[in-house]
Amino acid sequence: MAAPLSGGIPFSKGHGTQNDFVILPDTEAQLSLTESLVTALCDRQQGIGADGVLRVARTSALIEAGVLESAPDGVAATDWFMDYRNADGSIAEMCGNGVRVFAHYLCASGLETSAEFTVGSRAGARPVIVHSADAAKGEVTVSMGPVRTLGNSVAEIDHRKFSGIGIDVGNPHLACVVPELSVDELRALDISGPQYDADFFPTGVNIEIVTPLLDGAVHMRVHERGVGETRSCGTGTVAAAAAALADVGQTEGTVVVHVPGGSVAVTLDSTGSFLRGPSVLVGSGELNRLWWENN
Ligand SMILES: N[C@@H](CCC[C@H](N)C(=O)O)C(=O)O
Repeated sequence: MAAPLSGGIPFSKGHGTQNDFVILPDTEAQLSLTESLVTALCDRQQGIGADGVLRVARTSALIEAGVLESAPDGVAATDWFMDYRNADGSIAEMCGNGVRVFAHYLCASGLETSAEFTVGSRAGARPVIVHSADAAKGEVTVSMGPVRTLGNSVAEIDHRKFSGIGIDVGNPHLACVVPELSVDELRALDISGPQYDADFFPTGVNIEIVTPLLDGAVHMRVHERGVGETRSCGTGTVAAAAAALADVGQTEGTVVVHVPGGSVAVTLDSTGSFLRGPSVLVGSGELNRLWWENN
């Protein structure tokens, strides 16, 4: 039998409604996570393949390693911190599906023993409730914080103009609820190369195309900043729910958001926003240390 490779860098792979991540347990923040490494890891031919990377570390360790300047608002030095990177190596403030997978991973791996704790992100503290977490499946609610509307803007997609609401959920979104858009029409759109107003969104934007609210539910597709089209975006579902509610003159309520990779429930109330949905841990392994060093 072939001898197993050893001494590698441990990783896991997981997804939340098929928004997939390479998870790097690095509690003491010792890994040097460069842009080129993240790109290589996320590459579906040359690497593991994912929409993003979730480094699992303590906030204090990331500060000590110089990855964070200080703890973001509401985040304690002892909190777990989701150091999130997009597939193109860029850093984003928040990832809603990522927080669910991150919390599931912590519980399933035994790193966290409580079912309610706070996950730090660059957008601030994100308290979670882990409803269930076995080795493969989890169900998590994330307190997603305030939803700030930024005004109206327009995107051009598939030779059509889409009006939407700029929404800040810690990261920037343009959520476009399209009157009378059917699920089949949504499915047929080519959302690969959206144009947006770079003066309105100077740091880029995630763009959601959304069907109008019907029986408490919407369908959504998303083009993510730093990734491209993904099969789900948690922060995007919160923006989509807020825009769909605004479209019918409401600011609060629960909306089921169907995305190509599954469904989640988003609740908006006077205290903030909440995202409930599944998480899947696919497997774990070791990255070849030489491969890491060469990237
Ligand atoms: N998939 C994420 C969002 C990840 C960050 C985004 N691409 C950005 O650059 O803002 C989610 O589930 O929220």
